[in-house]
Amino acid sequence: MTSAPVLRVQDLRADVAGQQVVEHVDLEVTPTGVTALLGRNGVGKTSTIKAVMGLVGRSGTIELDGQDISTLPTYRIAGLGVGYVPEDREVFSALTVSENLRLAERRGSEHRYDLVYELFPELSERGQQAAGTLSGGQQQMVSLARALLNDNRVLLVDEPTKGLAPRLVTEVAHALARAADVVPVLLVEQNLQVVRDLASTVVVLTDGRSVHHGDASSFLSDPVATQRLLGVHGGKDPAGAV
Ligand SMILES: Nc1ncnc2c1ncn2[C@@H]1O[C@H](COP(=O)(O)OP(=O)(O)OP(=O)(O)O)[C@@H](O)[C@H]1O
Repeated sequence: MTSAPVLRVQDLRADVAGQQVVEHVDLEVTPTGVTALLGRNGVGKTSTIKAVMGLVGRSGTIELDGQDISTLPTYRIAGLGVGYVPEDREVFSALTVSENLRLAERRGSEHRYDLVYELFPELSERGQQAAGTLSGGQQQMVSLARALLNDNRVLLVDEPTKGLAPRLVTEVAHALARAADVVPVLLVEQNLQVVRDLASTVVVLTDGRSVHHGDASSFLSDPVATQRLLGVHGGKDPAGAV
């Protein structure tokens, strides 16, 4: 069994709105399970993910299964199997759930409707409903389902539980755990309980730089490190939120 990272990023720099918001990020996504990308608000987590997808100007090394993707346009990166679940979900409101899924089908990929409907039976029941009339949690499911539908090598998932009611947080976390059995996930997540439940490895950013990379449970059980890097006591925070 190989333990080579599926995604390897070195000395990543990225510009957003004319400012360098990612200054030096190194990270590796393990070939199985969930790698969490953590940090306080505004440290550059979303920009890091967008840089990997080629959605913002970037430099540095970005390798997918050892292949350099750092200069490829977004559609090529997606075509090579990098699935992206953006923070704001970006479902097509006027289209039905089924149409949203159909539009996500990538040519040349297997389409895993069985997996998607097993994970999210509600999406099958609501196939003919306009996506804009779904709740936030249901829209998140559509967004995740679109990425899971294709035979991706890795998923980049940005704050999937943000703004969701606790029951839906549990549901989305459960779906992510199942998804991570099929495809490795790089997860930006503020809810530390979700990170604790899902992630094997964490990468922590501060001011556009990666400053910690290591075992998730060791990091989260270190109150000094979590306080210094996230502003919370990871070990004991009752709400689990950063
Ligand atoms: N469109 C934009 N225009 C101007 N500044 C931006 C824009 N997008 C991001 N930034 C700035 O870039 C920096 C990094 O933002 P980014 O969203 O990557 O951080 P983040 O760690 O994901 O934050 P959060 O946890 O709040 O989502 C922040 O200072 C942010 O204000």
